[in-house]
Amino acid sequence: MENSHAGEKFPTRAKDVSLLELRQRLAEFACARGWDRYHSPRNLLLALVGEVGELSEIFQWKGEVGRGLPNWTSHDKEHLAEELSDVLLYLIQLADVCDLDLGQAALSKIIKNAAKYPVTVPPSHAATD
Ligand SMILES: Nc1ccn([C@H]2C[C@H](O)[C@@H](COP(=O)(O)OP(=O)(O)OP(=O)(O)O)O2)c(=O)n1
Repeated sequence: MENSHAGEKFPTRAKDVSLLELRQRLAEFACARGWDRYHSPRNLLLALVGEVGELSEIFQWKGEVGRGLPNWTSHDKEHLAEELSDVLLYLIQLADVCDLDLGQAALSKIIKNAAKYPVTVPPSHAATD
């Protein structure tokens, strides 16, 4: 089943969305509008930071927010999803124009993080013999 959004066809619920698909769609979007010439690394970084600011505004002055966002309306959650998406989409484009494979880089970083912060057994779980 599909629905229409801004004249385009999107699956109602994608099974999985790859970084590659997002990167390709974003490149097509920018190219079709002649915007790729403005999508320099610096411009995309500034756009990304601007969207992080918009994301921050959602949480501003709210106090601590519980996991799962209890008491948030569906409108609030939809707004949050849009701002998170803007951040992701600019981040993907920034990595693209820097010729970086963001997925591979993130996987490598996770492995590096695990080596830097090894799992330690809490004293209460250690062998007692
Ligand atoms: N040169 C551009 C302009 C926009 N976008 C895309 C990436 C973002 O997902 C979204 C950003 O669009 P807006 O600048 O209109 O920002 P908002 O969607 O946040 O709108 P507003 O600032 O009015 O809340 O569009 C893009 O890729 N390249």
